[in-house]
Amino acid sequence: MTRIHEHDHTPHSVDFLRALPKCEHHLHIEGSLSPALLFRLAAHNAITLPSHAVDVAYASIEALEARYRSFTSLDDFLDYYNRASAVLITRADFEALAYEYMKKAHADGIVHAEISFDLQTHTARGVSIDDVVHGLNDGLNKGRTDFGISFRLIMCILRHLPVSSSVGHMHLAKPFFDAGLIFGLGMCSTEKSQPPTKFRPVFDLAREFGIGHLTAHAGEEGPADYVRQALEELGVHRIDHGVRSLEEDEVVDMLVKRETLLTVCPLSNVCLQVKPRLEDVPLRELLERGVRFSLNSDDPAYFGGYLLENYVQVQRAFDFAPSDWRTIVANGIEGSWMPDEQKEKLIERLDAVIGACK
Ligand code: HPA
Ligand SMILES: [Zn+2]
Repeated sequence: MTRIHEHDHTPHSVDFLRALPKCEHHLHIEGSLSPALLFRLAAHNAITLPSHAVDVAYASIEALEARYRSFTSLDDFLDYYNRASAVLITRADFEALAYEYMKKAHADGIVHAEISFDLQTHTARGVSIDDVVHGLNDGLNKGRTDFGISFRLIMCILRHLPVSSSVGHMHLAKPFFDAGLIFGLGMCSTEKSQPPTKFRPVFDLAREFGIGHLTAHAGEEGPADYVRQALEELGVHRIDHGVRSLEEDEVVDMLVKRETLLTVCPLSNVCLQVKPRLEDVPLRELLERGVRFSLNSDDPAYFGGYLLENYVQVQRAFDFAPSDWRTIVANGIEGSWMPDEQKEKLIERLDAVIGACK
Protein backbone atom coordinates (compact mmCIF):
# COMPACT_ATOMS: atom_id res chain seq x y z
CA MET A 1 0.00 0.00 0.00
CA THR A 2 1.22 3.51 -0.82
CA ARG A 3 2.34 5.44 2.26
CA ILE A 4 0.83 8.88 2.81
CA HIS A 5 3.50 11.17 4.23
CA GLU A 6 2.93 14.37 6.15
CA HIS A 7 5.08 17.42 5.33
CA ASP A 8 6.24 16.66 1.84
CA HIS A 9 4.99 17.73 -1.54
CA THR A 10 4.67 14.56 -3.51
CA PRO A 11 1.21 13.57 -4.79
CA HIS A 12 1.08 11.11 -1.90
CA SER A 13 1.38 13.72 0.80
CA VAL A 14 -1.49 14.98 2.89
CA ASP A 15 -0.01 18.48 2.47
CA PHE A 16 -0.36 18.27 -1.32
CA LEU A 17 -3.93 16.97 -1.14
CA ARG A 18 -4.86 19.61 1.45
CA ALA A 19 -3.34 22.41 -0.66
CA LEU A 20 -5.42 21.54 -3.74
CA PRO A 21 -8.22 24.15 -4.02
CA LYS A 22 -11.03 21.68 -3.48
CA CYS A 23 -14.74 22.20 -4.12
CA GLU A 24 -17.30 20.02 -2.37
CA HIS A 25 -20.60 19.59 -4.24
CA HIS A 26 -22.23 16.71 -2.44
CA LEU A 27 -22.57 17.16 1.29
CA HIS A 28 -25.79 16.66 3.22
CA ILE A 29 -25.58 18.98 6.20
CA GLU A 30 -27.64 16.47 8.23
CA GLY A 31 -24.92 13.95 7.37
CA SER A 32 -22.41 16.00 9.36
CA LEU A 33 -24.34 15.33 12.60
CA SER A 34 -22.01 13.03 14.55
CA PRO A 35 -23.13 10.63 17.31
CA ALA A 36 -21.43 12.92 19.88
CA LEU A 37 -23.40 15.96 18.66
CA LEU A 38 -26.57 13.86 18.43
CA PHE A 39 -26.34 12.90 22.12
CA ARG A 40 -25.44 16.48 23.10
CA LEU A 41 -28.34 18.06 21.20
CA ALA A 42 -30.77 15.37 22.42
CA ALA A 43 -29.87 16.27 26.02
CA HIS A 44 -30.00 20.01 25.32
CA ASN A 45 -33.37 19.90 23.52
CA ALA A 46 -34.87 17.21 25.82
CA ILE A 47 -35.40 14.81 22.91
CA THR A 48 -35.69 11.13 23.78
CA LEU A 49 -33.53 8.93 21.56
CA PRO A 50 -34.87 5.43 20.78
CA SER A 51 -34.62 3.24 23.85
CA HIS A 52 -31.83 0.68 23.56
CA ALA A 53 -34.54 -1.92 24.11
CA VAL A 54 -35.72 -0.87 20.62
CA ASP A 55 -32.28 -0.38 19.08
CA VAL A 56 -29.17 -1.27 21.03
CA ALA A 57 -27.18 1.16 18.83
CA TYR A 58 -28.48 4.08 20.91
CA ALA A 59 -27.00 2.70 24.15
CA SER A 60 -24.01 5.07 23.90
CA ILE A 61 -22.04 7.30 21.53
CA GLU A 62 -19.57 4.45 21.01
CA ALA A 63 -22.33 1.91 20.24
CA LEU A 64 -23.81 4.28 17.66
CA GLU A 65 -20.40 4.92 16.10
CA ALA A 66 -19.92 1.17 15.83
CA ARG A 67 -23.34 0.75 14.19
CA TYR A 68 -22.38 3.41 11.63
CA ARG A 69 -19.49 1.18 10.58
CA SER A 70 -21.81 -1.65 9.52
CA PHE A 71 -24.44 -0.23 7.18
CA THR A 72 -25.78 -2.84 4.77
CA SER A 73 -27.42 -0.53 2.22
CA LEU A 74 -28.58 3.00 1.47
CA ASP A 75 -31.92 2.33 3.18
CA ASP A 76 -30.24 0.89 6.30
CA PHE A 77 -28.22 4.14 6.57
CA LEU A 78 -31.23 6.37 5.82
CA ASP A 79 -33.11 4.98 8.84
CA TYR A 80 -30.37 6.29 11.17
CA TYR A 81 -29.83 9.49 9.20
CA ASN A 82 -33.51 10.47 9.15
CA ARG A 83 -34.02 9.57 12.82
CA ALA A 84 -31.01 11.65 13.92
CA SER A 85 -32.54 14.86 12.54
CA ALA A 86 -35.07 14.78 15.40
CA VAL A 87 -32.54 16.54 17.66
CA LEU A 88 -32.33 19.63 15.40
CA ILE A 89 -34.94 22.02 16.74
CA THR A 90 -33.89 25.66 16.82
CA ARG A 91 -32.41 28.15 14.36
CA ALA A 92 -29.28 28.06 16.54
CA ASP A 93 -29.01 24.26 16.11
CA PHE A 94 -28.95 24.66 12.32
CA GLU A 95 -26.47 27.52 12.57
CA ALA A 96 -24.14 25.46 14.79
CA LEU A 97 -24.34 22.44 12.48
CA ALA A 98 -23.48 24.54 9.41
CA TYR A 99 -20.65 26.41 11.13
CA GLU A 100 -19.10 23.17 12.45
CA TYR A 101 -19.03 21.88 8.87
CA MET A 102 -17.33 25.08 7.67
CA LYS A 103 -14.64 24.65 10.33
CA LYS A 104 -13.97 21.10 9.10
CA ALA A 105 -14.04 22.29 5.48
CA HIS A 106 -11.43 24.93 6.27
CA ALA A 107 -9.16 22.40 7.99
CA ASP A 108 -9.41 20.19 4.88
CA GLY A 109 -8.54 22.97 2.42
CA ILE A 110 -12.01 23.33 0.85
CA VAL A 111 -12.47 26.66 -0.95
CA HIS A 112 -16.09 26.31 -2.09
CA ALA A 113 -18.93 24.16 -0.70
CA GLU A 114 -22.34 23.36 -2.18
CA ILE A 115 -24.39 22.06 0.69
CA SER A 116 -27.67 20.15 0.63
CA PHE A 117 -30.40 20.06 3.24
CA ASP A 118 -33.61 18.03 3.56
CA LEU A 119 -36.44 20.48 4.30
CA GLN A 120 -39.24 17.89 4.44
CA THR A 121 -37.61 15.96 7.31
CA HIS A 122 -37.59 19.09 9.45
CA THR A 123 -41.06 20.48 8.68
CA ALA A 124 -42.51 17.01 9.44
CA ARG A 125 -41.73 17.55 13.13
CA GLY A 126 -42.89 21.13 13.22
CA VAL A 127 -39.64 23.05 12.60
CA SER A 128 -40.29 26.12 10.46
CA ILE A 129 -38.63 26.70 7.09
CA ASP A 130 -37.49 30.08 8.47
CA ASP A 131 -35.49 28.44 11.24
CA VAL A 132 -33.96 25.85 8.91
CA VAL A 133 -32.97 28.17 6.06
CA HIS A 134 -31.98 31.19 8.13
CA GLY A 135 -30.11 29.02 10.64
CA LEU A 136 -28.09 27.32 7.88
CA ASN A 137 -27.37 30.65 6.18
CA ASP A 138 -26.27 32.13 9.53
CA GLY A 139 -23.69 29.36 10.02
CA LEU A 140 -22.52 29.36 6.41
CA ASN A 141 -22.15 33.14 6.25
CA LYS A 142 -20.14 33.03 9.47
CA GLY A 143 -17.94 30.36 7.89
CA ARG A 144 -17.48 32.47 4.76
CA THR A 145 -16.44 35.45 6.89
CA ASP A 146 -14.09 33.50 9.14
CA PHE A 147 -12.52 31.18 6.54
CA GLY A 148 -13.18 32.73 3.11
CA ILE A 149 -15.09 29.65 1.92
CA SER A 150 -17.83 30.43 -0.63
CA PHE A 151 -21.02 28.39 -0.51
CA ARG A 152 -24.30 27.54 -2.20
CA LEU A 153 -27.31 26.00 -0.47
CA ILE A 154 -29.25 23.23 -2.23
CA MET A 155 -32.69 22.05 -1.14
CA CYS A 156 -33.06 18.29 -1.69
CA ILE A 157 -36.50 16.83 -2.20
CA LEU A 158 -37.00 13.36 -0.72
CA ARG A 159 -37.95 10.38 -2.85
CA HIS A 160 -39.40 8.32 0.00
CA LEU A 161 -42.22 10.87 0.40
CA PRO A 162 -45.10 11.46 -2.03
CA VAL A 163 -44.54 13.78 -5.01
CA SER A 164 -47.26 16.02 -3.56
CA SER A 165 -45.08 16.64 -0.48
CA SER A 166 -42.19 17.80 -2.68
CA VAL A 167 -44.48 20.04 -4.73
CA GLY A 168 -45.89 21.55 -1.53
CA HIS A 169 -42.40 22.22 -0.19
CA MET A 170 -41.37 23.86 -3.47
CA HIS A 171 -44.17 26.40 -2.94
CA LEU A 172 -43.13 26.85 0.69
CA ALA A 173 -39.51 27.42 -0.35
CA LYS A 174 -40.15 29.71 -3.34
CA PRO A 175 -39.66 32.98 -1.41
CA PHE A 176 -36.32 31.64 -0.11
CA PHE A 177 -35.19 30.75 -3.64
CA ASP A 178 -36.31 34.19 -4.82
CA ALA A 179 -34.33 35.84 -2.02
CA GLY A 180 -31.18 33.88 -2.95
CA LEU A 181 -31.15 32.06 0.40
CA ILE A 182 -31.52 28.72 -1.42
CA PHE A 183 -29.59 28.43 -4.68
CA GLY A 184 -30.25 25.03 -6.23
CA LEU A 185 -32.60 22.08 -6.16
CA GLY A 186 -31.56 18.45 -5.62
CA MET A 187 -33.25 15.10 -5.02
CA CYS A 188 -32.11 12.35 -2.65
CA SER A 189 -33.18 9.54 -0.29
CA THR A 190 -34.08 5.97 -1.23
CA GLU A 191 -33.47 5.17 -4.89
CA LYS A 192 -34.64 1.64 -5.63
CA SER A 193 -38.13 1.65 -7.20
CA GLN A 194 -38.15 5.47 -7.29
CA PRO A 195 -37.56 6.32 -10.96
CA PRO A 196 -36.62 9.97 -11.53
CA THR A 197 -39.51 10.43 -14.00
CA LYS A 198 -41.95 10.13 -11.09
CA PHE A 199 -40.62 13.49 -9.81
CA ARG A 200 -40.85 15.35 -13.12
CA PRO A 201 -43.63 17.66 -11.80
CA VAL A 202 -41.21 18.97 -9.15
CA PHE A 203 -38.46 19.76 -11.67
CA ASP A 204 -40.98 21.31 -14.10
CA LEU A 205 -42.12 23.54 -11.25
CA ALA A 206 -38.47 24.46 -10.50
CA ARG A 207 -38.08 25.65 -14.10
CA GLU A 208 -41.35 27.59 -13.84
CA PHE A 209 -39.96 29.25 -10.68
CA GLY A 210 -36.77 30.18 -12.56
CA ILE A 211 -34.49 27.92 -10.50
CA GLY A 212 -31.50 27.49 -12.79
CA HIS A 213 -29.36 24.99 -10.88
CA LEU A 214 -30.71 21.45 -10.73
CA THR A 215 -29.17 18.18 -9.59
CA ALA A 216 -30.39 14.72 -8.55
CA HIS A 217 -28.98 11.64 -6.88
CA ALA A 218 -29.04 8.87 -9.51
CA GLY A 219 -27.09 5.72 -10.32
CA GLU A 220 -26.00 5.11 -6.72
CA GLU A 221 -28.05 1.97 -6.03
CA GLY A 222 -30.38 2.55 -8.97
CA PRO A 223 -29.59 1.58 -12.58
CA ALA A 224 -27.82 3.65 -15.27
CA ASP A 225 -31.21 4.32 -16.84
CA TYR A 226 -32.08 6.46 -13.79
CA VAL A 227 -29.13 8.71 -14.74
CA ARG A 228 -30.53 8.98 -18.27
CA GLN A 229 -33.98 9.83 -16.90
CA ALA A 230 -32.57 12.50 -14.59
CA LEU A 231 -30.70 14.12 -17.49
CA GLU A 232 -33.34 13.85 -20.19
CA GLU A 233 -36.61 14.01 -18.30
CA LEU A 234 -35.79 16.07 -15.21
CA GLY A 235 -33.27 18.26 -17.08
CA VAL A 236 -30.69 18.26 -14.29
CA HIS A 237 -27.29 19.89 -14.84
CA ARG A 238 -25.41 17.59 -12.49
CA ILE A 239 -25.69 14.00 -11.21
CA ASP A 240 -25.01 13.09 -7.58
CA HIS A 241 -23.16 9.74 -7.38
CA GLY A 242 -23.80 8.33 -10.88
CA VAL A 243 -21.24 5.54 -10.44
CA ARG A 244 -23.54 3.02 -12.14
CA SER A 245 -23.57 5.17 -15.32
CA LEU A 246 -20.72 3.04 -16.67
CA GLU A 247 -23.09 0.10 -17.01
CA GLU A 248 -24.56 1.69 -20.18
CA ASP A 249 -22.40 3.15 -22.96
CA GLU A 250 -25.25 5.34 -24.12
CA VAL A 251 -25.39 7.01 -20.70
CA VAL A 252 -21.61 7.50 -20.66
CA ASP A 253 -21.80 9.15 -24.11
CA MET A 254 -24.55 11.43 -22.84
CA LEU A 255 -22.47 12.50 -19.81
CA VAL A 256 -19.39 13.16 -21.95
CA LYS A 257 -21.28 15.11 -24.61
CA ARG A 258 -23.09 17.27 -22.04
CA GLU A 259 -19.95 17.68 -19.88
CA THR A 260 -22.08 16.70 -16.88
CA LEU A 261 -20.30 16.55 -13.53
CA LEU A 262 -20.81 13.44 -11.41
CA THR A 263 -20.40 14.19 -7.71
CA VAL A 264 -18.80 10.91 -6.66
CA CYS A 265 -18.55 9.95 -2.97
CA PRO A 266 -15.90 7.23 -2.54
CA LEU A 267 -16.10 6.53 1.22
CA SER A 268 -19.90 6.61 1.04
CA ASN A 269 -19.92 4.02 -1.76
CA VAL A 270 -17.89 1.60 0.35
CA CYS A 271 -19.83 2.23 3.60
CA LEU A 272 -23.20 1.66 1.93
CA GLN A 273 -21.91 -1.40 0.06
CA VAL A 274 -22.50 0.20 -3.33
CA LYS A 275 -18.91 -0.98 -4.06
CA PRO A 276 -16.98 -3.65 -2.12
CA ARG A 277 -13.71 -1.68 -1.91
CA LEU A 278 -12.48 1.83 -2.65
CA GLU A 279 -10.51 0.40 -5.59
CA ASP A 280 -13.84 -0.64 -7.13
CA VAL A 281 -15.19 2.93 -7.31
CA PRO A 282 -14.62 3.43 -11.07
CA LEU A 283 -12.53 6.60 -10.89
CA ARG A 284 -9.89 5.52 -13.40
CA GLU A 285 -12.48 4.38 -15.88
CA LEU A 286 -14.36 7.67 -15.56
CA LEU A 287 -11.10 9.57 -16.12
CA GLU A 288 -10.16 7.43 -19.13
CA ARG A 289 -13.59 7.78 -20.72
CA GLY A 290 -13.66 11.54 -20.20
CA VAL A 291 -16.54 11.65 -17.72
CA ARG A 292 -16.14 14.63 -15.41
CA PHE A 293 -16.40 13.98 -11.69
CA SER A 294 -15.61 15.58 -8.35
CA LEU A 295 -14.85 13.83 -5.06
CA ASN A 296 -17.20 14.42 -2.14
CA SER A 297 -17.93 13.27 1.40
CA ASP A 298 -21.77 12.88 1.24
CA ASP A 299 -22.46 12.18 4.95
CA PRO A 300 -19.04 12.46 6.61
CA ALA A 301 -20.20 11.86 10.20
CA TYR A 302 -21.55 8.47 9.08
CA PHE A 303 -19.01 7.32 6.49
CA GLY A 304 -15.69 7.61 8.28
CA GLY A 305 -14.29 10.89 7.08
CA TYR A 306 -14.58 14.39 5.71
CA LEU A 307 -13.36 15.48 2.27
CA LEU A 308 -9.61 15.35 2.85
CA GLU A 309 -9.94 11.79 4.16
CA ASN A 310 -11.72 10.89 0.91
CA TYR A 311 -8.82 12.40 -1.07
CA VAL A 312 -6.21 10.62 1.06
CA GLN A 313 -7.88 7.22 0.77
CA VAL A 314 -8.46 7.70 -2.97
CA GLN A 315 -4.77 8.45 -3.45
CA ARG A 316 -3.84 5.34 -1.47
CA ALA A 317 -6.12 3.23 -3.64
CA PHE A 318 -5.42 4.79 -7.07
CA ASP A 319 -1.93 6.32 -6.89
CA PHE A 320 -2.95 9.20 -9.17
CA ALA A 321 -0.30 11.34 -10.90
CA PRO A 322 -0.30 15.15 -10.45
CA SER A 323 -1.83 15.45 -13.95
CA ASP A 324 -4.77 13.24 -12.87
CA TRP A 325 -5.29 15.42 -9.80
CA ARG A 326 -5.23 18.48 -12.00
CA THR A 327 -8.01 17.02 -14.16
CA ILE A 328 -10.13 15.96 -11.17
CA VAL A 329 -9.83 19.24 -9.24
CA ALA A 330 -10.17 21.43 -12.36
CA ASN A 331 -13.34 19.59 -13.38
CA GLY A 332 -14.68 20.19 -9.87
CA ILE A 333 -13.98 23.91 -10.19
CA GLU A 334 -15.51 24.11 -13.69
CA GLY A 335 -18.58 22.16 -12.59
CA SER A 336 -19.18 24.40 -9.55
CA TRP A 337 -22.04 26.85 -9.35
CA MET A 338 -19.78 29.90 -8.97
CA PRO A 339 -18.96 32.95 -11.14
CA ASP A 340 -16.49 32.44 -14.03
CA GLU A 341 -14.08 34.95 -12.52
CA GLN A 342 -13.84 32.86 -9.33
CA LYS A 343 -13.26 29.73 -11.42
CA GLU A 344 -10.36 31.40 -13.27
CA LYS A 345 -8.68 32.39 -9.99
CA LEU A 346 -9.07 28.90 -8.57
CA ILE A 347 -7.63 27.29 -11.71
CA GLU A 348 -4.56 29.56 -11.37
CA ARG A 349 -4.23 28.52 -7.74
CA LEU A 350 -4.58 24.86 -8.74
CA ASP A 351 -1.84 25.20 -11.35
CA ALA A 352 0.48 26.73 -8.75
CA VAL A 353 -0.08 23.74 -6.42
CA ILE A 354 0.42 21.23 -9.25
CA GLY A 355 3.54 23.14 -10.42
CA ALA A 356 5.05 22.94 -6.92
CA CYS A 357 4.46 19.20 -6.73
CA LYS A 358 7.68 17.22 -7.03
O1 HPA B 1 -26.03 9.02 -0.47
C1 HPA B 1 -27.22 9.33 -0.34
N1 HPA B 1 -28.11 8.85 -1.21
C2 HPA B 1 -29.40 9.16 -1.14
N2 HPA B 1 -29.88 9.94 -0.18
C3 HPA B 1 -29.05 10.43 0.72
N3 HPA B 1 -29.30 11.24 1.76
C4 HPA B 1 -28.15 11.45 2.37
N4 HPA B 1 -27.17 10.78 1.74
C5 HPA B 1 -27.72 10.14 0.69
ZN1 LIG C 1 -25.93 12.10 -1.09
